[in-house]
Amino acid sequence: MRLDAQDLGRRYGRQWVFRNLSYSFEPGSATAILGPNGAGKSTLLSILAGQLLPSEGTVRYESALSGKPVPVAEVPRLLAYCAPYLELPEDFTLLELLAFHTRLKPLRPGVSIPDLVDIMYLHKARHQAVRTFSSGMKQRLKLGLALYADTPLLLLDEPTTNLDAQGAAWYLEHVARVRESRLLIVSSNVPAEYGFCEAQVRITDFQ
Ligand SMILES: Nc1ncnc2c1ncn2[C@@H]1O[C@H](COP(=O)(O)OP(=O)(O)OP(=O)(O)O)[C@@H](O)[C@H]1O
Repeated sequence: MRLDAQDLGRRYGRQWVFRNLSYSFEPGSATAILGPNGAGKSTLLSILAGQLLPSEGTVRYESALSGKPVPVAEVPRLLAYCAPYLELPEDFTLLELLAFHTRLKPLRPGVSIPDLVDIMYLHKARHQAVRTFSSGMKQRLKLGLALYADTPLLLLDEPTTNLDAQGAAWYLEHVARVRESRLLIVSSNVPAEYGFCEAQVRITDFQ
């Protein structure tokens, strides 16, 4: 997947969050979106995900395989997105949620639901309702679902939110395992969670 942002701007009321943001996200690349609290990182990620309309400018998606444009209606199927404001259906047990979710968004080839439970080290909680999970367990679940989804586009908003040191190391290990040949965008202001990204976009350059 290639993603091309052209002259993007977003405002709420009269207040512009950013303007004139143009950037090409190349297939297989990892890019960090950087900026302090309130700079507009989540707003930009939501626009790139096709979930929020820009106030001006365009986002174009292109298949890396065929070189053909991808209609925005196709993007949800090709996208894995992990963000603090995206909620899980918490009344499900872990195994129920994984069965439901993977029907809509299959896992990478060779990874089964039991494999993913082990990867997320949530085996003991497999019959537990997700609403009873700790915040770190929920974050490992959200990340596990995104990292191990079989999608060419992976967007991670503040990925180590609520993770302890072991969880943060787990995130780095698994993002390294799954990022090959995907377009990865990480929004962050924590250097440890985007250190592997070879490119950076500073939102404050567009304000
Ligand atoms: N729905 C909304 N209505 C009005 N203003 C909004 C809305 N969503 C975001 N904003 C404003 O847009 C600006 C950017 O918010 P955003 O959440 O994108 O920043 P961020 O860089 O992700 O912040 P953080 O690091 O704190 O998560 C903020 O000033 C915020 O108040």
